[in-house]
Amino acid sequence: MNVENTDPPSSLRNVKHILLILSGKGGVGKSSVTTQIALALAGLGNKVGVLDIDLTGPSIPRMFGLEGQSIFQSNEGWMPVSKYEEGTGALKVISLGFLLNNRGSSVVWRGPKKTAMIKQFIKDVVWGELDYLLIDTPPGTSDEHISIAEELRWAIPDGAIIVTTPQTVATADVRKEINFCRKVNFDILGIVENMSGFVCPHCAECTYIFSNGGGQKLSEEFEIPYLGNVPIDPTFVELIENQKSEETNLVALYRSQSLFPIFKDIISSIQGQNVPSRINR
Ligand SMILES: Nc1ncnc2c1ncn2[C@@H]1O[C@H](COP(=O)(O)OP(=O)(O)OP(=O)(O)O)[C@@H](O)[C@H]1O
Ligand code: SF4
Repeated sequence: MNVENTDPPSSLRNVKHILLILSGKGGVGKSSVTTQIALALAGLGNKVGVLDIDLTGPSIPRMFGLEGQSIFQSNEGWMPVSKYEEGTGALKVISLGFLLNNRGSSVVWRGPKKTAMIKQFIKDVVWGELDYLLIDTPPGTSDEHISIAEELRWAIPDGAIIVTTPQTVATADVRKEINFCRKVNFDILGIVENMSGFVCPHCAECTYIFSNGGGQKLSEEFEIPYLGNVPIDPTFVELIENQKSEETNLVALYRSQSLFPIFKDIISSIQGQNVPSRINR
């Protein structure tokens, strides 16, 4: 008889919270939002892991200034790339980008190979103790999403954060993403509207280039919490472009920037939902 194993993977045994970051469409800033939630959480003293399962376009190593680094295999499993930042919580990162030899290269894999890779990322990474594991997913509802839903079935994540932009709020893609979460039993922690207005660097006036309020309306329509809106802020792009991986304390720099208070509020809204630690569930 084939008895199904219902234990969560041992690699996630000491991970208190698992959050998935999803978006219906590409380019809405899902990886940027993942990075900023991670930096803000680390800046608040949490131990944070980031798992990038965007296998065809892994951008997470670049966002943390970790391009060119590699993950290595110990007897226990894959060791994530660790970014120790003095005076802050720890940051550990896993991405297929660390396994590709050439910067900027990507893979063209069929479903079964992607599934096998995601299985390894969930089962074989030595995360150790983490307060939060953030999982950055590809856009849409692809093979990677189906695989992660399957792999996390018994790991019981806290839920998903859906990232949208004011223009994509009205599209079918966001609705598809919400329906996907409901089908695979991922709780939805809320919606973040990214690139919602541009804050003038001279006068701090916010101009809503693409309309606003769509994310809020969507959250009301689907009865999903609204976590907040993030303006277009060139300082975040500069931070990513100008960091030198060895010397820059990215978390400390991020803490001094205008987006930090916005992400602190987003984190408060998530924590306000009081999802118990997985370790006590
Ligand atoms: N709030 C923001 N302010 C300024 N630039 C932003 C903001 N959010 C995202 N960007 C920029 O937009 C571009 C796309 O962002 P990102 O790579 O995070 O999107 P994505 O949804 O993860 O894309 P993909 O579909 O490739 O997974 C990046 O160059 C990023 O720096
Ligand atoms: S006041 Fe208006 S025009 Fe002047 S810098 Fe600010 S947004 Fe731009």
